[in-house]
Amino acid sequence: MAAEEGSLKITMDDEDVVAMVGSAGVDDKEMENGDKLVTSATLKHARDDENIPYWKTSLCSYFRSNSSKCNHGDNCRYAHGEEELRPRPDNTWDPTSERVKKVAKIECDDSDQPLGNLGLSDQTEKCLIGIPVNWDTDKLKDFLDQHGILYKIAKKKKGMSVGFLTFSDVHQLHTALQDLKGKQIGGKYIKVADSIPRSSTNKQMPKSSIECDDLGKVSGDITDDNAVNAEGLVIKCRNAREAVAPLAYMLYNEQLEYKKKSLLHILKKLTRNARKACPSSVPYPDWIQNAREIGGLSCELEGIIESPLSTGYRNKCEFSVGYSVDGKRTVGFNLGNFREGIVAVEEPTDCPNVSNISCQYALIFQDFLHLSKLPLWDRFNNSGFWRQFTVREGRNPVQCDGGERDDVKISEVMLIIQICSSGTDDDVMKVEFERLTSTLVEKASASSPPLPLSALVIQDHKGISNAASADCPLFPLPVQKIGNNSDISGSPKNQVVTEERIHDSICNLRFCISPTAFFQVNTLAAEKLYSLAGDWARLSPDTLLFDVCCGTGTIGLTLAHRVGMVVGIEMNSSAVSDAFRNADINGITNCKFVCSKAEDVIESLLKEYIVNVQQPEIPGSDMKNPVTNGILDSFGNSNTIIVSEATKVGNATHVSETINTESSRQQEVSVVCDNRIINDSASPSVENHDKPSQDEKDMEENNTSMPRFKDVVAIVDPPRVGLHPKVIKALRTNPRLQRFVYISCNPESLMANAIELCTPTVDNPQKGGRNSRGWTNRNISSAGLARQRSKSMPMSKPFRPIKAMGVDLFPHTVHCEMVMLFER
Ligand SMILES: C[S@@+](CC[C@H](N)C(=O)[O-])C[C@H]1O[C@@H](n2cnc3c(N)ncnc32)[C@H](O)[C@@H]1O
Repeated sequence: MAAEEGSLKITMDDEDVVAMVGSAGVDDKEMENGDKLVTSATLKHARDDENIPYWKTSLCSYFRSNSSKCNHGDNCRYAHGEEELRPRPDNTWDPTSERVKKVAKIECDDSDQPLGNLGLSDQTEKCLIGIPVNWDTDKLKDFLDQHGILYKIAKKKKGMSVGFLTFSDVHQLHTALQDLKGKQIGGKYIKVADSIPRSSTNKQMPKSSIECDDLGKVSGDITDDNAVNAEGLVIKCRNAREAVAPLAYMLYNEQLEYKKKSLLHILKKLTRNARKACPSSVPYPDWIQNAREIGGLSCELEGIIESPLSTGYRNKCEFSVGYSVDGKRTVGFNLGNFREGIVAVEEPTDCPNVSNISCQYALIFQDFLHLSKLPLWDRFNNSGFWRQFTVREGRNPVQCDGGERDDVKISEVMLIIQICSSGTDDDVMKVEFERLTSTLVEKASASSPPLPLSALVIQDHKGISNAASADCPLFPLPVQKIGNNSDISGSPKNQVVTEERIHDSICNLRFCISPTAFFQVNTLAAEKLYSLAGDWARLSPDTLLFDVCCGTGTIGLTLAHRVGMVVGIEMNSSAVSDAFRNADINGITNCKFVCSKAEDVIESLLKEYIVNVQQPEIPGSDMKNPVTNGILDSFGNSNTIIVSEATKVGNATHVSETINTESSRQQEVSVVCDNRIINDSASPSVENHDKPSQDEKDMEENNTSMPRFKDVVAIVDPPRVGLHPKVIKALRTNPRLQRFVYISCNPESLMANAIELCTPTVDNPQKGGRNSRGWTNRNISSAGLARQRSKSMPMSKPFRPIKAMGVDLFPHTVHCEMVMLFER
């Protein structure tokens, strides 16, 4: 249920104490930072500000379920018996009289951040309100006065005013909120929407590791509306199914409709924000002017492509390891958010997105843990041994024999067991790993049919959060190979092997996947995604394709046969190694991969390749294969740059291979790019955007003898956070790039990036511009930040959103991929 402008939704949470102390603008990362007093963003504020008189302690989840003390002992940070509002020293607040139970959030129409958060106590009916400091509190006061709402603005500090509103009863709160509906304060329309303690929408979702699609990093912007029942009451996830498949209660068609609405909402939001970002001295671009004709959308949404498989589609499941509500060692999914004190884990029963094989392995590992003497990871004390269990599956190429596509066979499985070796004796670990290996192998082969097992990898992670970095140490354990089908390595069955990778098939190509490399979790839906992106990119043999954030090379490699050449950019070195291998395995020779953060190299690479790139190697020629020449850096430093290229210059073959480290990056990139790097100081002007810029003329003059690709296209597929501003700037200011396709697993960040890509620039940027407001960066939304950034974008022709499409890679969850074509 996305909040409609002007609509009213009141959230009541009868289960959790919610102390709203003005949480707008809290950075999630702040909470992650080794913060052992795990609470909520609101509490973070409370600790920061000595003048806030209390903090909140939630009920221990174990206690809640069992009515007895948990096994965390005295170290448990959570309350046993009653949730508490603990007083700060020297305060006048009476903690025992306050229970804040009902909350709502007030939003301003042009901001994603709440204008204020309201929390209502169940005993005194006092309400707390947090107001961003730059907002005119006097106007709010006037408004509240008019409506007979009692309040007291208590504090104005650190970007936040904290106040207390007093209602005589719940009815008065409801009436006040109704009155707020659709009203203007300070020239801004306000809206009241669902809220739970966090103002940041991406913490409102039930978070579970199954949603970790990008190297374990999770965030989401679509409110988990399944957590809100028909009366608008927030309910907690009560089982694993609700935690990882919150839309499973809907028919699949209804899920698609729900996702379509979210995407339409994003397209409208883009129009609104881009309109505000437009400098007042230039007319609105056509696409904004025409938006009214299509219901305010920035472009048409062509539809949503459904997933070929809607059950058991996930090829990767990250299971939590912890205690069930009954106190049993369990491998499954967290029932809620750790920040809210929920640590109970439940078996993956009845989770339609989880595959059978993953469930079976989770159970096998769970049985193993029941007999293990080593402790499970304790997130309260940050100690323990067993942390997480990941199952990754690979399929054989799909047999198109007319049968159902879900008949595809899983031929390879990699199990990744995350541990923390700190404080555990090496010999003890050795014995435990031997027992682990033999248990997994025996039980997998005793299953009917036997479960494939190709690779078993230990990840030794000593950090606090479960999300390990890509360079976290990995140790493959030897396993006796089992499985129905021979794998790509051709290893005979029953042979003991030590594998570090598995293989999957996509668009009839084989892909090698390292433990930490990203691979789309829904392989069959990813095929649809890639071919849509290829179609929209209008590829041809004359196309030079940039695959930005290329992972294991899937997009570029699956489209390589349709283009002249592919240049992939990816920061995870294991994924880049995989990409080289994948080109090799599939005999593809027109792809090059660069291992670096895109923001560090994109500008140089665009200029370098657009000017200099040669027609690719003709199969059968004597040119060296870029893959076999590639320097493969397994598990190397993620900042390493690997460039391997084989190009023909005139009649000569030029092969360069470079490995760069962080410290030498810029210099070495220059070496790779040689003297062909173009000085980037001059930016094309808006007036000249249809004519070749000086840059372009220089390029042409310097390179007249070189054959070039007529067409340059990018397909970008960034992580949830979206593209780095430098990447946006590079795409926008390179005049040769006239179109690109954006694939996004987080439409909110796509929307924010699109604001910068599509807003006109002016020669002499104005400070402020239309509807500017003086948000500090701390409180600003991603859209607001993008609007600000767009003001300093160098003069360049803006892109236009042409069309958008949803691709449902994640049935039963609120997530959806969004694909958008931009042109200029
Ligand atoms: C959503 S995945 C897409 C991967 C690939 N296109 C695919 O479909 O399998 C995003 C990828 O971007 C990579 N990545 C994240 N931040 C990056 C950055 N700053 N520069 C380059 N790659 C990045 C991640 O390692 C991940 O492989």
